[in-house]
Amino acid sequence: MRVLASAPAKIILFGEHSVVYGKPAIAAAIDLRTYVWAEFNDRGAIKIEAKDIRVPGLTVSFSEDEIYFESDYGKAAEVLSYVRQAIELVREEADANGKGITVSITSQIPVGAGLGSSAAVAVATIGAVSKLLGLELSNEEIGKLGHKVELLVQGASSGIDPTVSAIGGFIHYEKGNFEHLPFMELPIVVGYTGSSGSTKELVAMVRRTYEEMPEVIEPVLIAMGKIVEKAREVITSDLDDEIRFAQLGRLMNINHGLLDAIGVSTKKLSELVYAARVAGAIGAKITGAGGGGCMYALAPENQSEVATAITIAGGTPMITRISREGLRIEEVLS
Ligand SMILES: Nc1ncnc2c1ncn2[C@@H]1O[C@H](COP(=O)(O)OP(=O)(O)OP(=O)(O)O)[C@@H](O)[C@H]1O
Ligand SMILES: C[C@@](O)(CCO)CC(=O)[O-]
Ligand SMILES: [Mg+2]
Repeated sequence: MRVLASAPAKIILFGEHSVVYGKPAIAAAIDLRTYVWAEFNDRGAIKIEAKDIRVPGLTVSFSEDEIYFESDYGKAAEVLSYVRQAIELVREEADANGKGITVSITSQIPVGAGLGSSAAVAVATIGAVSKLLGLELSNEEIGKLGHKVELLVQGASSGIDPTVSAIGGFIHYEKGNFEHLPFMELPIVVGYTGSSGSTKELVAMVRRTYEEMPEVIEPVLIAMGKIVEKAREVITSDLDDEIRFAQLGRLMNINHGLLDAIGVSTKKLSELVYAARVAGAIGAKITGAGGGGCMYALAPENQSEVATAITIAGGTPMITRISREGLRIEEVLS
């Protein structure tokens, strides 16, 4: 038996980082996906084929007619830890410890770019392996297991990324609970800096600053939570789109300033944010953990001008759509 599952990327519209401290956040699944095939092997081992992952520490030696590869095994194992933990957790859940499982991954989601590649790979792996082992899990339960995987690998995670990847759509999330917001097409442009940031390291960096000076950082986190509540009010209001977008844009700009204040922006991210605003975006901010990765801009009237401005500033623009669907079982072959 072989099973193919897929799970989407996400953008965080408001509230990254503060959500780790129990404040609310708003996120949406987007139409880039990670695909995972799962099947049994008879070696009793976990085998992972990750075709899109570059392993650090690879040495290649060329001699007369041979090529030798050496890799840093520690780092390779670490890079694949989301997938490994996902498989181990499902095997445990199904009482199938020691069962040989091979997974093969292909992904459309840039890695370490703030678009939830870690959550998508964990959720798609849990989806495929649980189906293979005959476990009946709802997408919501799979999102919760995805949260466990992120906690095990990162040490800290709010759970918003695996939740939105598993259930899809547009959500408001707070302390493990989510609520779907009314579906709306968002006229946004995502701008990718081309560099990556590690969520585990960025979350740990914010934690260190918080512990050093809680009296300074706590009010910033509270303000981020207030931005989310205001944004939810605006999104669910019956105001005209023009007024709604103008208010959301202002809230995005404030949220970006606060993310910069806690140290998760980079020169390049802020350059893309300002380039988008100068080109007419009504709001622009980092999305995801930062430290590289992506920003997004709200541009109801001029998406293509904003995309061009992001390119000129050295970024890669992506025009994405919200994905209503989260985790999907694509194929089951007997
Ligand atoms: N296609 C993939 N195959 C295997 N592992 C992957 C894949 N995509 C992502 N990962 C794992 O996820 C890690 C990146 O996760 P990280 O949380 O740091 O960034 P992100 O999820 O892309 O962004 P964010 O968490 O800010 O949304 C990679 O180092 C790797 O361990
Ligand atoms: C930085 C963070 O808030 C979002 C990463 O997409 C981490 C988390 O919520 O687990
Ligand atoms: Mg992640």
